[in-house]
Amino acid sequence: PVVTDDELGNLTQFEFLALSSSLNLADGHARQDLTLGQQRVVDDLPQLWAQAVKQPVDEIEREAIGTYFEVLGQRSYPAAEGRVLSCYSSSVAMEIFARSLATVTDRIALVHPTFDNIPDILRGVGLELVAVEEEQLHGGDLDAALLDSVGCLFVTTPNNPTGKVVSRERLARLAEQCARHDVVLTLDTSFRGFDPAAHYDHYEVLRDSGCRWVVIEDTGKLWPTLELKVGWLVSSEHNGLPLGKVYSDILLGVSPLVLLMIKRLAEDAADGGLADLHRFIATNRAIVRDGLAGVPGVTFPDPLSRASVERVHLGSRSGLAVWQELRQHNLFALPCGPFHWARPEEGGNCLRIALSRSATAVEAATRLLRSVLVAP
Ligand SMILES: N=C(N)NC[C@@H](O)CC(=O)C(=O)O
Repeated sequence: PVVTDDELGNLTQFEFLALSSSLNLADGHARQDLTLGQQRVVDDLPQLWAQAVKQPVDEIEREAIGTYFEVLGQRSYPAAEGRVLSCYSSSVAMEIFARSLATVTDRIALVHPTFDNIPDILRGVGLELVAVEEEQLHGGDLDAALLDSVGCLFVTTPNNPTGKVVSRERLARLAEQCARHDVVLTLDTSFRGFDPAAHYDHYEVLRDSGCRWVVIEDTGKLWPTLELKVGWLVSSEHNGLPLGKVYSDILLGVSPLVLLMIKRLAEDAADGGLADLHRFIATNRAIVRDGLAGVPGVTFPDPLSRASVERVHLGSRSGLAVWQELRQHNLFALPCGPFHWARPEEGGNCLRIALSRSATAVEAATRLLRSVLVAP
């Protein structure tokens, strides 16, 4: 799945190209060094393995879910049987959701821009997409005619790549509108861990709204676990979607070892690790912003973002052309065109820089990017 120079690939194909490079600042996966607390979890993997062999998997799953959801403020998550389905990744969870949704509707409203594997997965099951601009989503009530024309409203929050978070009040209002129009409200909360503004109890708001809802949670972006992760597919009761059936078509369950590792990492996060991570990302964001200060035309469109990625607006320069130049130096960022899945040209002058990398990698990448941007 390599992107040839003249063929625009999807974002993940751009990310594939970066996977083995020394300066990979393309994907939003965590690739920084383990902290001391995280290293202790890795050192304990042999014991976790022995525990995973002995302890009943439903117990392990319940404990991992409880610890992870609590540390991110989601106290009212549904603990009843079948309401939280553990998947190999959030994209697997999304595929199960999409296949389920396509059995009951053929149209879905989706936030624009957002990471392009979401529209790609939704189109892949035959759904027609209606773009809801981020400004619209955060601005006020959605148009009743729009909500009457779709079976679902899909929102990424915090959004990727903007970091924009749906507030508690906004979520309550969106959920109320979805309840009134009998539209499923679906949230992709993959970046939730990075932004305390996304730690209010979403499940309490969703439960109290009376709407049908689905949430996709992702442990994969928080900690540098070499792709060992879980995507959780969470849903309201009586949501009318065959999630359990489609889940059983795709998998039986995830590794109890991975669940135990996630539980231990979530405990470390609760014990100061999450605050440390926030400081680490903020430091890397400052390295990028300070390192590019004063470069003509360069701005940062998401001043309030806390996500582990940073969008850089390049003025009149083409993001793809700068991406190509950086690639000559074995540095990989992400061109933002494909995030604008309905109108790619709108993202044509932006690059996205991953921040879940070592500070030295972010410094080196920023220096290189600056030299490319100021070169005559
Ligand atoms: N299934 C896919 N395509 N995974 C890539 C995705 O995790 C990367 C991502 O979300 C980001 O770079 O922001």
